Amino acid sequence: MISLSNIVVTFNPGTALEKRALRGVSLDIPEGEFVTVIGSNGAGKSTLLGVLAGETPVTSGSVMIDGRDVTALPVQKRADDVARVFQDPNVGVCGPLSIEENLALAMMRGNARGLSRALTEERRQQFRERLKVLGMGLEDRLGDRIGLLSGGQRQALSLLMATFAPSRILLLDEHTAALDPKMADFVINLTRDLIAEFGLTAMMVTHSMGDALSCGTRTVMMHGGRKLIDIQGGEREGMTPADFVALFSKTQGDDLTDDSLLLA
Ligand SMILES: Nc1ncnc2c1ncn2[C@@H]1O[C@H](COP(=O)(O)OP(=O)(O)OP(=O)(O)O)[C@@H](O)[C@H]1O
Repeated sequence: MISLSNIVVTFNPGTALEKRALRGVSLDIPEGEFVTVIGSNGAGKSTLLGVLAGETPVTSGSVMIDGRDVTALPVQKRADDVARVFQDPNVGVCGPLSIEENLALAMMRGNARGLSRALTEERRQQFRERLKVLGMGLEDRLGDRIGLLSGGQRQALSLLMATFAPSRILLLDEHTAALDPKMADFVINLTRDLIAEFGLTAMMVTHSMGDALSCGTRTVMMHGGRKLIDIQGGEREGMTPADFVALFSKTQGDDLTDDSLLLA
């Protein structure tokens, strides 16, 4: 269970650049829940993920994971709890290394010492089996440098690597935004499959209202640093983007004018 209590994040406090990115956000996410997060530019979505990952320090409030207070734990110390996939396909993988070296590194939780020894034939066979699931032919390219792969292949690999980590929480920050529509669909489906297969607790930020409503078990809408909408179960089932826009207008008393959300 993840519990965010009354999270406030103020960047550059006390300066002319002061920005209150989160204004008291509380959210309880039971184990195995897959939350999609939507909202306009600057709504606080990435900041929320940063707080969960330990990258963004909170100004006030607390973050609990499975009953442990991790509010003060920095990103490296939360790596056992939290895996992340970013928008940029280059961030989750190490470009100069090969596919098998990247996979081994993920298995060794980023500790490169003993990397070559870790690449046993048994391990390679394991990697081939896992890669086969992607249906991209990467199982026959273990020695290829990551630099030779497409953006979609890198994201698929990043997702797979996230499942090697001991973490049970997966954070996805617009991880399909830089991909072409066909590859984005592929990666979204892979995301669904891996989260289900490994029973992960997940939070996925997206600008696609369609993906936000069709993926996962719950949808949260951030607006102006606050959690404006939080729907799940029967209320969410069968909801279309048009229904969601109507819910926004009812809740906010205003029309949704963000084109990027309406068109996605
Ligand atoms: N490190 C930072 N320093 C100062 N301001 C920041 C910082 N990070 C984010 N902000 C500001 O905080 C607000 C929330 O940003 P955040 O990135 O969380 O929004 P978002 O909902 O993810 O937006 P987008 O969809 O555009 O990525 C924005 O006004 C942003 O400019």
